[in-house]
Amino acid sequence: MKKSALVIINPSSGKEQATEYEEQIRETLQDTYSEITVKYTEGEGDATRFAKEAAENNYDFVVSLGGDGTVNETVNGLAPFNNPPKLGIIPMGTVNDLARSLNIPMKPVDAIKLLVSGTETKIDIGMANDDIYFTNILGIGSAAKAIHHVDSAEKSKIGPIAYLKAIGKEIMDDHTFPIKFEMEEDIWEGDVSVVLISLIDSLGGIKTIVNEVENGDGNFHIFAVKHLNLTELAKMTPSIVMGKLKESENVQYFKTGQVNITTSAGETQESDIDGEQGPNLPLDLKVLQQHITIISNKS
Ligand SMILES: Nc1ncnc2c1ncn2[C@@H]1O[C@H](COP(=O)(O)OP(=O)(O)OP(=O)(O)O)[C@@H](O)[C@H]1O
Repeated sequence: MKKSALVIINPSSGKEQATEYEEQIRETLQDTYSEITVKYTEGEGDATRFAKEAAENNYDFVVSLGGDGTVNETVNGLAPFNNPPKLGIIPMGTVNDLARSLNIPMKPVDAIKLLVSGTETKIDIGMANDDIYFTNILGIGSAAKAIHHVDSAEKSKIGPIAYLKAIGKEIMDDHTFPIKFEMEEDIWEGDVSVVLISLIDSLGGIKTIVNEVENGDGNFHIFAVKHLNLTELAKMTPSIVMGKLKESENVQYFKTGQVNITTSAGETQESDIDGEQGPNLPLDLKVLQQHITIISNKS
């Protein structure tokens, strides 16, 4: 049967090697896919548009070459469909959390080989307010806001440390805000400093922080950190290093497939979704369980 693949390339993440990778991808895919289309992004929204067109035209496979931003845009094009094309990732960013969580090689040549030799893994997709999709993490609070203001030149230079540096500034001012989580199983309200809602086990390029997350289990893993100051961070560090963040006394942990999140009237809280600015609270979040099939390196 005739199979078709669309390759989305963000040349700004792939640097000047983008055309070289295009050739390698074409060579790798040509035995399996009789029709291969390659499209280069020029700016925001292109990867979403290209992926959506591929889903509408019943493509079998979409490859996303870029950083987490390009992958997120590609997923936003695929996720509204019931049976979207399979997804392949060639990680080119500084963090590449989704690729890391799926053991996809960080070396582009190896990730390209995996496109035809990898395992099909169904991953959960987060849906915010019915029309925004994410694969990695949603953050709420000033520390989360600091993350999306991390300078991209700094990200390329010092990688995940750039994120830690940004959060470091927030530690000086342990600002808390009221929050309410309404879940099917539970309702919780309290004051928090930062909230991290994770779908995967890799955060800012570090895998240990959230090692209880099993992608595909249909759950958000919510870590509500009550205080983010130097003393609490020092106390939490062993739990962070051992991947036991949820056991810290300073953390309220929930596992749920659906949650409505609000703050008090008069409070404005921004969200950060997969490293980009998301909508302000209130947020209505749902997991689309095992909604997208990714070619991974997981057995
Ligand atoms: N041709 C282009 N030139 C410049 N920028 C582009 C181009 N095509 C897409 N973009 C922009 O690139 C961004 C995504 O970049 P990328 O995939 O490297 O994500 P990222 O979040 O910066 O990754 P990471 O944090 O992992 O480095 C989007 O904001 C998109 O608008």
